[in-house]
Amino acid sequence: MSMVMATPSDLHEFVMIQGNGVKGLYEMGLKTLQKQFIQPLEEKMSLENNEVVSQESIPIIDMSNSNNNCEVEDAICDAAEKWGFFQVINHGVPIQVLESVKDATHRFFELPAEEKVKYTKENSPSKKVRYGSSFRPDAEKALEWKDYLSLFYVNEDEAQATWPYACRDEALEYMKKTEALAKRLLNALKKRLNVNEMDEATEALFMGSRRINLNYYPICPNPNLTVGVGSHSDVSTFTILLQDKTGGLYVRPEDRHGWIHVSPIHGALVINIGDALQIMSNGRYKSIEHQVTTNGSKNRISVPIFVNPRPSDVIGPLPQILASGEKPKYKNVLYSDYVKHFYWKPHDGKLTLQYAKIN
Ligand SMILES: O=C(O)CCC(=O)C(=O)O
Ligand SMILES: [Fe+2]
Repeated sequence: MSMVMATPSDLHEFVMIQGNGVKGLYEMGLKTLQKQFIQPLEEKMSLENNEVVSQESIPIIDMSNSNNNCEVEDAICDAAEKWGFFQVINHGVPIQVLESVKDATHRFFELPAEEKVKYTKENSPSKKVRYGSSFRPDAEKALEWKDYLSLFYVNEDEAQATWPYACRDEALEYMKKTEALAKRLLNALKKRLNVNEMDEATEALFMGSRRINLNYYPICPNPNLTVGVGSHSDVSTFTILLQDKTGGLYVRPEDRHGWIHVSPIHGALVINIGDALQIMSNGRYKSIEHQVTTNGSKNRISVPIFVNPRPSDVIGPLPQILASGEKPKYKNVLYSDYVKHFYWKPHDGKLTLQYAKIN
């Protein structure tokens, strides 16, 4: 086997071009990690280096309709301001929908490489459907131990026509059934943005496009040497994330010391603020650094929905906020340029935001 993977280009051929993914490496019975995956000490899990794992937990918000909606909204705003990362329970998305999309994720990644390879950058019938491994394989110092399928949602018909059959209906259903939750979150968050009326144009600016990713993190032979996803903040307005029970997602709110584990809660969804909302809120709500560790004994999946502005939107601090005379901390940027900037470099904490910062 070491013969097969003798050089970086062999590895690239096997993982990316043939579509075996990192999962394919694991299935070959790899006993030690190839050096391409070994993160430099300063990058790799600062968890082990200088920073502690905190015993704290991110807020858990019960969104039951029986609870006072005003209190729920305040709890959402507080969590978004103070933490940027929280979990919601009784959120209205049926558990069956969550279970189905998790099953569908396994089903997709368990397809033979010949099937998955149809969706790589080189082969995919649509730019909006992409199967791959790592994040920026050609630019990273070290590869990430993760396979993904990324689905940009345009409309139902296009999704029906282009998304892989193995997960199409379930991913679409999950996306549809989280829409009301996304609106409810936005309606709560608007309270502290001086946005009184959520008209169609304003709503589209916050959530005019969506992307769903199916993430697969195979068992890793040397989990301490690499990462599933390197530290980054999302470029979304906010992200709705479903994770399985494995664990491994860590977050680091800015004013806190150390990384906090996002403990899996059955039936819960994880919500995190992204860069677009940090920019539009002029820093009131902050996107938060997070990373995913690898696991030596279990596969892990997660299914984030990135709730985004449309690529063609210009985003900047909202006029409603600046009306009070507050100085803008960010420039207006074309959202697609912002996203391009994110993908142009490897994961690097919150550095993408520098692109929009006024110095
Ligand atoms: O797998 C996870 O829990 C998080 C993944 C993530 O951060 C991302 O896809 O942006
Ligand atoms: Fe993320």
